[in-house]
Amino acid sequence: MSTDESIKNVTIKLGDLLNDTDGASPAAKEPKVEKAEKQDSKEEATDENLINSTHTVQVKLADQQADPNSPLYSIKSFDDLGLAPELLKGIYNMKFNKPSKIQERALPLLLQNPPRNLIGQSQSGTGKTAAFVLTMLSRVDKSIPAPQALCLAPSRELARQIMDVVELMGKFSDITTSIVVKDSWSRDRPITGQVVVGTPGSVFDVMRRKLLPVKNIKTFVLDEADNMLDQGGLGDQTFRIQGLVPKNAQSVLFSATFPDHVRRFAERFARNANEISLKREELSVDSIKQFYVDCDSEQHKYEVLVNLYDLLTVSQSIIFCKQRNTADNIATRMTDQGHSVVALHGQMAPDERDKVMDDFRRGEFKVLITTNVIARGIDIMQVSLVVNYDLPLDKSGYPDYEAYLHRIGRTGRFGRTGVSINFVHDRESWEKMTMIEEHFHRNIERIPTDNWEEVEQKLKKVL
Ligand SMILES: Nc1ncnc2c1ncn2[C@@H]1O[C@H](COP(=O)(O)OP(=O)(O)OP(=O)(O)O)[C@@H](O)[C@H]1O
Repeated sequence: MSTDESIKNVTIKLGDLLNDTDGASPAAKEPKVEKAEKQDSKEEATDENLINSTHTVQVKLADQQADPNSPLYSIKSFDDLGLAPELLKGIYNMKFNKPSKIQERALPLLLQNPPRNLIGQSQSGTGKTAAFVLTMLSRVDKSIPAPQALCLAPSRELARQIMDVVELMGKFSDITTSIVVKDSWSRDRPITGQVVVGTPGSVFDVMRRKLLPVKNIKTFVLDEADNMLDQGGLGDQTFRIQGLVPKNAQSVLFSATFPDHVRRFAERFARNANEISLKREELSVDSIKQFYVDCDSEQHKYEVLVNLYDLLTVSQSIIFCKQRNTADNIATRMTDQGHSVVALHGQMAPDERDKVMDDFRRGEFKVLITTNVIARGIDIMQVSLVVNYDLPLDKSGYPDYEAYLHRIGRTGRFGRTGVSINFVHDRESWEKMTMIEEHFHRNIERIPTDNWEEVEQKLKKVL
């Protein structure tokens, strides 16, 4: 038998994942909010708003998890997925009631014995993390006090976030963990955690120095796998790490995107893998409403941005720029104008990055201005708006479709509604945006810059 024949043992096309939002207009929920606004006491109104909106989110989520067309749909419960009781306790403690489609489909494939590799794809914010974290935790032999599961992620922010999920889900499992990112380890201290999460550069470094014993590693996960296998630097390091991990370790690759040229690497990396894949037109999440604003010039973009923020009362938002100094620049100007913003990019010191991220997660700032460094994986439920101040482009100047999808995917997570706004300012940027529209078969609706009342109405309706 040729190896090609055996490659795709199980290929599940999630062909029915398109999320139909037509029937569930968020505007239908508006009267509840209006009622709350009429309360005499502002404090009471805020409380009621909060209760209403939490309730609305729960009802909406339950509806979506019962809708076969939603990526969050599942017929099973977590109890049916063969997980250990202490992991179920961890899951329910996190208030997860039902698995999403990717969790329901991937977990049985991931937990089968003998273990098989998996390449898993599902839209942003649909719960891929829990699928691979539960796999890592399930496969740890507690009697061996050494690394047994290794997960790599492209940024320190994402590695830290995954570690938080490992710790929450493993809360009742008595499993040890180690994070391996820049400045988190020292030359005289071996890495002993049974589950290790890190970034490729640091993990390769500790392996090279023989600080991370590899012989017991049996689960090897790449989150944002297409990114980890594609980018020159990350790709090289990831392949080198694979060369040091035992050959029979189970390779698990997850991402919302697997462009064709990377899928080939993925299939080489995870041989004979089960595959769960999506078609291109299924990739974008319909609960993220996509808009664009037509600006007159690069300078005008800043004015429009400030107008937008003067007008909008969104819970939290992320602004993506192409360059670090644009991010810093906008952050300084907006701060001077009284907005609650903070910048984050790769030129900052590791502890500074951690602080910014932690502060933003706690809600101490409303706006995070950043570059592609945190375009992927970052999960903050309160983020309801993403602004592409500069459209994401690849090295040749073409739209970076994957980066676009990951960026807008920082909102609209797990059934929430979100808005993305793209800034275009000349013919070229307009053409690139049109290419993005065509690529994903999704309409990006124009919002005017000369009628802010109309903008307010439009956005209010969605948010
Ligand atoms: N079964 C579930 N029930 C309720 N909430 C869930 C469930 N699974 C995951 N979540 C929540 O959904 C959010 C999104 O999950 P996660 O970050 O794993 O998405 P993702 O698919 O990895 O997205 P991305 O492609 O952007 O990395 C998280 O806040 C997570 O806690």
